[in-house]
Amino acid sequence: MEERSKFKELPIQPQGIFWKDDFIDPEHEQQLITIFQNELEWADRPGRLSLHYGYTFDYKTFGIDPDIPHKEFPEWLQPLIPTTETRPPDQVCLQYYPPGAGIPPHVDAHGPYDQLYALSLGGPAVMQFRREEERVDIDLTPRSMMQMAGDSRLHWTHGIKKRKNDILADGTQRPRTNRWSITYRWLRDGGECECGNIVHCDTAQRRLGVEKEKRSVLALAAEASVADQFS
Ligand SMILES: O=C(O)CCC(=O)C(=O)O
Ligand SMILES: [Fe+2]
Repeated sequence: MEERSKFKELPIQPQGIFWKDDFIDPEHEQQLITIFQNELEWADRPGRLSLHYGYTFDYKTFGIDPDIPHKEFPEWLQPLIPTTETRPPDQVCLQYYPPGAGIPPHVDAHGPYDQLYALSLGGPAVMQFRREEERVDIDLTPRSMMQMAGDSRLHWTHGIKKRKNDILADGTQRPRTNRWSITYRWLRDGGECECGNIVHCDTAQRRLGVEKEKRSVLALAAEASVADQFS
């Protein structure tokens, strides 16, 4: 059992990023990359690619797809499951980022999901957290496990820029290389998100009567500071 105390909260804004270096060792990482590159079937298209285990992530509702049956975790995934929650995750997503791929700034939906973790493998990449005008870069180093809780989960967006080089804090450019991440999501079991953030919380937006289709538009609008009109 991975102890909760092995995760350390980063002493930064946003609050709520819990971090563990060396979740696995480099040999284990190499074995996984060999499996990812040789044994898994990836779509044949450029950009970020995803494979799903457990329930399947639904890109229309940002919850789980009720029409796709639960898939058991493959053997290689089992030792990579965080054991710091009371049960295994419901949705696991393996993503491949070739150099130049990214993920747009977003908040993982509050309505369907509660806890959220991400394991980084292969090349490092910089993730940017944003809240209004604030920007905080976090280097996602290989083999690190990150839990996004608290403000980092609910009130800041996170994303990875689509670029072939990251610019580090000291100004140096670091080329991106192949990166994989595994994200773990736990469905909310009972109760709703009560954070009340009308810009980023799909539950708060639903209660306000904002139509489903307009909810992500509201988050985009916030970046342009026009969310006030909904408050
Ligand atoms: O690739 C990562 O580390 C994070 C991906 C992410 O934010 C997501 O899948 O929601
Ligand atoms: Fe995310």
